[in-house]
Amino acid sequence: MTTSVFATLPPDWQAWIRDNLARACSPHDMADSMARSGQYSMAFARAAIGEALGADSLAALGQREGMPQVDTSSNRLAVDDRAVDILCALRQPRVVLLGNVLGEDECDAIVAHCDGRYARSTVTSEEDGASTVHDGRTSEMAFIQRGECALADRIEQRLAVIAQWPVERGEPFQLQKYGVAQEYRPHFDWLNPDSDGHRAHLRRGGQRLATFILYLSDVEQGGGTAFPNIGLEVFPRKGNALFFLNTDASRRPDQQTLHAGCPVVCGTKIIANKWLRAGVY
Ligand SMILES: O=C(O)CCC(=O)C(=O)O
Ligand SMILES: [Fe+2]
Repeated sequence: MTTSVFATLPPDWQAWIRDNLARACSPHDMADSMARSGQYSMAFARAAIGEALGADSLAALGQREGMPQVDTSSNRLAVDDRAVDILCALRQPRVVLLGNVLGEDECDAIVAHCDGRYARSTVTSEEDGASTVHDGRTSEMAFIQRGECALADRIEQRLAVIAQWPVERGEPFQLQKYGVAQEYRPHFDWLNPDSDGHRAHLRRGGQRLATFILYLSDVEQGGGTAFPNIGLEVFPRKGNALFFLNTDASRRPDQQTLHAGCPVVCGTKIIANKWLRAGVY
């Protein structure tokens, strides 16, 4: 964080800002509270909170009040000299299925890039925030760091345009590979502000506002992404991408977003996850 205003605050105000951001409070409400305390002007409060979010200007803070969003007013989006198809959209919770986000060759290249890198998947422990092997997630995973693969960087840019959300506020790609019978049982992607383990992760980049799942392989049978609370199942298709919001517009965790990677029955499922954070990650 490049601090100037934030660093001049006394430690108790710094802690107050960090804790409230970790609980996904609205930065504008926080700035109101700081200004109402009579100790700081609104401009000072906003600048300090903006810095804590990773922003360095009031304009950036204003932008952070928004949410990632996919424009479904046309049936196609022109992105990065390709035509991305809007295949299906749900308003509440917001879920959009997109076609032709990646070409077959791009899927194959990303999969080849991660060959030999996989390790048993983990989840983030609610108790202590550690990456922990869990019975409910039996797949294998691999990561692509930003800057290590030109193609992955181009795809990140493409997703940033589709979701209208800057690359800097995204986690690195996380690939998941599922063989037969492997799955990820129902879970949420949002970080739980009420759990000690997740609060530590919220301090870096804030809430996971949205998820992209890029389907990098076709799967003969099984392996859908299911949302049990809303009765929706999306089937993997190479080159498609699923976008969904994990929170409501106030950035509060949305219980309707419970979802699962269903067991693969036949074939191999490979996806790339990209989580979009509230702030710079
Ligand atoms: O495998 C899927 O379809 C879902 C994966 C998922 O939800 C996750 O990795 O968080
Ligand atoms: Fe998930």
